[in-house]
Amino acid sequence: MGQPPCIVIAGPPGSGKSTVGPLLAEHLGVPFRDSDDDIVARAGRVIADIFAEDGEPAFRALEEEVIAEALAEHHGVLSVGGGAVLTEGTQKRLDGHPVVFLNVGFAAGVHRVGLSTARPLLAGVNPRATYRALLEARLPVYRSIATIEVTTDHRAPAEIVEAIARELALEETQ
Ligand SMILES: Nc1ncnc2c1ncn2[C@@H]1O[C@H](COP(=O)(O)OP(=O)(O)O)[C@@H](O)[C@H]1O
Ligand SMILES: O=C(O)C1=C[C@@H](OP(=O)(O)O)[C@@H](O)[C@H](O)C1
Ligand SMILES: [Mg+2]
Repeated sequence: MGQPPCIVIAGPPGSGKSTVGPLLAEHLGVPFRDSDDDIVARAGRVIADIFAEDGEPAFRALEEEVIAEALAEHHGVLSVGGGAVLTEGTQKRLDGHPVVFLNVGFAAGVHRVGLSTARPLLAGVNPRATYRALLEARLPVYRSIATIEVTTDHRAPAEIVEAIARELALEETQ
């Protein structure tokens, strides 16, 4: 039997991908990776600097590259950045992988992303309006690539892990 496919965690900023991903990996006893960490390690710069110095298209190209590599060689849980699943190349590569969409509503999401400048897309003049537009525009994309959708509002990370593990087990029996 071959190695199990990498389990991908997708969803908007603030949905908890980088928080829930490592906990899910621990629960399943498999390794964890985060595409944003891989990008930072490869570029030797934080994400805000890559956006500011090279622009978003360069960031997206690097993102697609590190995700392609992870999907090919990583047999565990992979959390990806919120915008990672927007490119056609990554969407195609996700085929055959369990993809978990962590959903979050506007109020909880805005609260979680806070006023941090670590997410350059939300560092503009009206981050709340930008966040609302981002949720609306991306919702159909997340739904189209996901095999599992889990609501995260009013749920602690440990409960979300339980919910994902249950859905993954169900998926395996289908
Ligand atoms: N289920 C949750 N309930 C409350 N706060 C959460 C939850 N999941 C994540 N957080 C918090 O929200 C913030 C963003 O989480 P993070 O994992 O970085 O999200 P993402 O990687 O999806 O952008 C962090 O401060 C994290 O501690
Ligand atoms: O939504 C996006 O386009 C982005 C989300 C961020 O990751 P998180 O979703 O983990 O915050 C990070 O990849 C970058 O700032 C761009
Ligand atoms: Mg993250």
